[in-house]
Order: sequence, then structure tokens, then C-alpha cells
Amino acid sequence: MAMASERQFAAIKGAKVLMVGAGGIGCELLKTLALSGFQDIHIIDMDTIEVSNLNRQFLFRQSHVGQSKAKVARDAVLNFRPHMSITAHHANVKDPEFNVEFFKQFNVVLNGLDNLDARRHVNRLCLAADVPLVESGTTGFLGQVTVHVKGKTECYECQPKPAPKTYPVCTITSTPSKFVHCIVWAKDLLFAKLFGDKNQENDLNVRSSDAASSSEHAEDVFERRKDEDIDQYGRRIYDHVFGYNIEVALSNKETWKNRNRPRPIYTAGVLPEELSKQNGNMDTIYAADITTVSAMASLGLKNPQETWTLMENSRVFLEALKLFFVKREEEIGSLSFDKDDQLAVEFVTAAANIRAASFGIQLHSLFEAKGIAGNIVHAVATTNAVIAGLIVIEAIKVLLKDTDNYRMTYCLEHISRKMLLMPVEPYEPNKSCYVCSETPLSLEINTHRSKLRDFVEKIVKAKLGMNFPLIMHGSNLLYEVGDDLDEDEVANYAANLEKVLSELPSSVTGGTMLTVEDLQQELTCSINIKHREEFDEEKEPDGMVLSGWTQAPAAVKDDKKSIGNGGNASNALEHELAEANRDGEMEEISEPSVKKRKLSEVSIATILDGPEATADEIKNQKEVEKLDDDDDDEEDLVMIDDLNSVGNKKTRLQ
Ligand SMILES: Nc1ncnc2c1ncn2[C@@H]1O[C@H](COP(=O)(O)OP(=O)(O)OP(=O)(O)O)[C@@H](O)[C@H]1O
Ligand SMILES: [Zn+2]
Repeated sequence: MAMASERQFAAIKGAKVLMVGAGGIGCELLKTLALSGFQDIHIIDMDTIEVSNLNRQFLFRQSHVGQSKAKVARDAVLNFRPHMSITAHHANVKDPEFNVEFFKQFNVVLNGLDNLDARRHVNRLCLAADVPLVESGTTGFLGQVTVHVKGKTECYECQPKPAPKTYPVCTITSTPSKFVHCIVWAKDLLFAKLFGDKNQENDLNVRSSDAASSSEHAEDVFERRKDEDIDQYGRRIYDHVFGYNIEVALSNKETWKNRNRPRPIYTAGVLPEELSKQNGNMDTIYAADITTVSAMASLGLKNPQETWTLMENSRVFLEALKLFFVKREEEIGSLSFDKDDQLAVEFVTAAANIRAASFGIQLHSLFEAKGIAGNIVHAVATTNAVIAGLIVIEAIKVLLKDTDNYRMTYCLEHISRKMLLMPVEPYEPNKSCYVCSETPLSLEINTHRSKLRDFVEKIVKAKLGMNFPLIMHGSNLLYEVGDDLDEDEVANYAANLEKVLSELPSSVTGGTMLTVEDLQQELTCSINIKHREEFDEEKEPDGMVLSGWTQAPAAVKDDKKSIGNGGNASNALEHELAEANRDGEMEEISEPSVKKRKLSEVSIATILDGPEATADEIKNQKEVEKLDDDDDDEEDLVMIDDLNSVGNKKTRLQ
């Protein structure tokens, strides 16, 4: 970055900044803010430091494992910038203390988060408090920085985000065709059934319509029997899920008409007698630290990048199950899958592989399985550093209210049009966005069948991302949460939750307008109810369809315009992102938001010079550097090698 000007210095010095998230991006960001001269920073992060963070979250050391990220990050930076004011909050940004009043004290909010839920929440608070937000995300080599200023640019939610990838239940429970289906089965069904909450709903026992035989089995097949030792239990589970269940599924001929039939697998067929009895050598395991309990280790399997044979997977399966019962018994019943839990990853890898073998799907290594199960694209520290730099550049523009020069920047994996960093002009607010404008939404729902609870869970919480919702029909309160409710109200709302919409005290039917509010986010939206009888189970699994906020009308228009110009310049980028989006791994990258924008006609050199380039310079440049979609026509593009051509002297490709 070029040296800051006087004006920039003044803005930096006087700014009070809120940084949310002190992980991969956050650590880089805090360092860059400190080195750029920022003086007053608040940090919110709810997590403690884990060993797996240390490779890239460089403010943290081995000795900090288990401590608050926010606090350790603060202390680390105060070591080299002792006069800064840094306030650390070891807390969830969704906690009620971080209300609109709290947000109002800041000049800008910078996000270094890793989930949609928290991002949406911060977006709403920034809108309510009228504080600009610089939002960011990285996935491997890909990254993006976007600027959200109320009334000036689109908000974080103006473009609908891609729904996280889900799979039809029957694909997971009975007809897997890809390895990821086996992983989901192993993790969300089998692991959850064996080691998680026993009372949760679980589709593991759903098999062909043969209810009679399953009824006696279904209930307690996963319970360990009194007279059973742990080896017997493990083998019984194995034979049940990989053998018996597959036999039952095969008995439904219809299912396999056009599919390859799976093969049942039993321990007896896979493991030599003595191995299936006496598995690993548990004496070599140190029981002290659960993170070192490992089936691989006790079986002498060393390389996580090696694909195990069916026999090895079977041994890992039985050994991991046994280790859970012997070494981690107190956790059983409350475990949920965690990609940083070695034993859990071993179990899930083995189970997924055995299932894959049964269905003729290729087996995978633990390393690969872990990536799929944890939805991980391995983090690249450099991407985080680049993104953090871009966040600071945009933050400075925001502080200077340099509106014309705000840019959304995408960091690509491969050079495209001679660029690795793609600057894009921010879009105007989407007038049909329910978050930053007041456009009502529509909901198609069966008002005679869906309960208020379904509406609250599937729409208000899951789709609208509300935390503390309140639902009104006219002036009648139908539902509310909060600490200050009296007993009657609590009972009343609990009763309402179980009623179908049309039978609520104030009947909700086709044509009803509901008002849904979140008091913390200070967000209100109106929902137009439309009654509909039937829903497609596969395509509309929620049994309701929310609409009204889909696409910026402006964006659609723009699209047409760019077709005339030979297509949209961001196609290459779109392709890049789509490629990286295999199996929905890219939760942070809002793919659709990219499609509708035209690339700004600004070169990388300008972006890196950011705040110093004047509007006029950019305008001049616009005239000479036109980015269109014709790949052969590259004469106007600035080359990536030209990064070191400083200032306004821009070299162009000839
Ligand atoms: N609701 C929230 N409130 C406060 N902090 C949050 C919230 N959601 C996420 N975070 C923080 O955002 C940070 C995101 O950092 P990052 O993406 O590097 O994830 P990580 O958990 O550190 O690493 P990884 O997920 O790759 O193991 C985390 O430190 C996490 O605690
Ligand atoms: Zn919006």
C-alpha cells in the first residue's frame, strides 16, 4: 500500500473499529490494522484457540491453546503496539449485549467470520445502527471483500445466498451414488445414532417399506446389550448396518431396477477370525488426553493420505467404536461430529468407506474424507493475508466516505484476464431486499396442515435468520421470545406453536399479512400468506415456499445490457467460483452475487493504490481500459506482472 496521506492518517487515527472474528482472517486483519496506524479496536470472537488454528492464526502459540482468541489476539498485538486501545470480547456476536446501541459507537465494522448466520446478524445490526460494514471470506485460494454502506451499496443480504447443499433423504439412507453420500450417512446418521443424543430424530432405520421386520429391531439395535462385550457389540452393529440393512434394502426389487445392487458386507466375510476378535493394541494408548486417542495409531496405520483396504477400514471401524466406549464413555450420548476430533474422523472415514465398498463407490483416504466431512477446503494463509489487506484498504475508503472508489474485490485461484484480484463496482441496494428495504415477502404454505412451529423453525429462524422473533397478525401477538414474559404468556405461546396456522387464536389463512420482527436486530418484515394444498417432497422439502426477495430487478436489466456487449465480463470469474464450489464447499463465497455485476474498469494497480487514485483518474482510465468478455481481445487489460508499476503510470498489454 502506498504511504497514507494526511487525510487518511487523520481518519485512521480517529476511527473506532469493530472486528468480528479473530480466526484466520481476523489475525491477519488485526495485525494489518495495527501496522496501518489504527488506534482503537474492539474484537469479538466466541472461540478458544485450537491446535489446528496454529498453522495460520499466527498471533497464537501452542501455549495459548484453550484460551480466548479475542484476548490472546489483543495481547499479542499489544506486545508490539503497546499504546493501542484494544478491547477483547470473548463472546458470541449474537449475544444481546451487542445491540444496536453497541454497534453505533463504531465508525466501521470489519467481519472475519466463517458462517452465514453470524454474517447475516452483523449485517442487520450494521444496517440498524447505520454503520458501514466491510465483509470478507476465503476458501482456499479464493477470497472476497465486499463493502456494505446503508443506502449506498447493497447490503450483505441483497443477493440471496446459495442454500447449503443438502441431499434427498433416500439418497443418503438407501441409494448413495457418490462418496459424499456415504460420508453424510456415516456422519449425520450412524455417528449421530451411536454417539449422539439418543432422542434425536434419525432416519437410520428408515429402509424399504418393510415395517414388520424393522419394528422389533428398530428400537434398540443400537443399544449395547447387558451380556455383550464391546467387541461383540461392535461386530453386531457392523453386521447390522453393512449387512442386514443392505439385505433388507435389496428385498425391495423396485429400487434396484435401474441401479447397481449393493452387496451386503459382514465382519465374518471381511475379517479373519482372530482379527475380528482381537483388534488393536489399546495398551499403547495414553488415556490422559482424548485428542490422542486414535484407532489408526493403535492399529499401526500411519499415513492419513493412504486409502485403506476394506479390511483395514473394517478394523478401524471396530477399533474406533471400541475406543469411544472404552476411553470416552462419558461423552457418549452428547457427541456431535467435529472435524477436529481425530477418533470421530477415523470412525466416519471407515464407516463411509465400508458403505462405499458395498455400493461399488470408490474408497477414499482419511485426509480426503475429513475434507468432505468437515466441508473443508484447506485454508491458505496467504489468501487470508491478501484479503485482510484489502479489508483495510476498503475500511480506509469508507472512513473517508470515498464512495465512488468503493470496490468489491475477488481473489481468484487462477489468473483470469491477467488478473488474480478482480475489482468490481459495488451494486446499488436491491429494492426488493427484505433486510434493507421494506418489501413484503410471500409465503406459500398449507395453512390447514403446517403448525406455527414449522413456520417459526423453517422460515423465521432458518430462512430469515432471526434470533429473538416476535410474530404478529394485525395487533394480535401470536408468538414471542424473551426473558421478561410472564407464565401465562409463555404457556400461551407454547400452545400456539403446536396449532396449525388456520386454527390460531387469530386465524392465519390465505391473504393474511403477518408481521415478523426481531427486536435485537431491529428488523421487521411483512409476510403475505398464500394457502397452497400440495408441495413436492423432493423439491420443496420444507412444505412451504418463501418468495418475493430473489433478484435485484436492476441486476436483471443489467444482464440484458451486457448480452449486447457480448456477454458478462464476470463469466470467467463465475466459472472459477463454480469450479471451486464442488459439493457446496464454498459457504463464504456468495457465488450468485458475482454473476450479475459488471467488472469495474479499474486495474489492479489502481486498487492497490486504492485511496490515492482520484475519481478523475479512474474515469480517464475507464475510457482506455475497457473490459469486455471477448477473451481474445486482451489489448486493454493490465497485466498482473505490472503490479510493481507504481502510481498512475499504468502499463498496458499490447
Ligand atoms: N457468532 C459468532 N460470534 C463470534 N465469533 C464468531 C461467531 N461465528 C464465528 N466466529 C469466529 O469467527 C472466526 C472464523 O475464523 P476461521 O474462519 O479462521 O475459523 P476457525 O474456526 O478459526 O478455523 P477452522 O474453522 O478453519 O478450523 C472463528 O474464530 C470463530 O470463533
Ligand atoms: Zn439488502
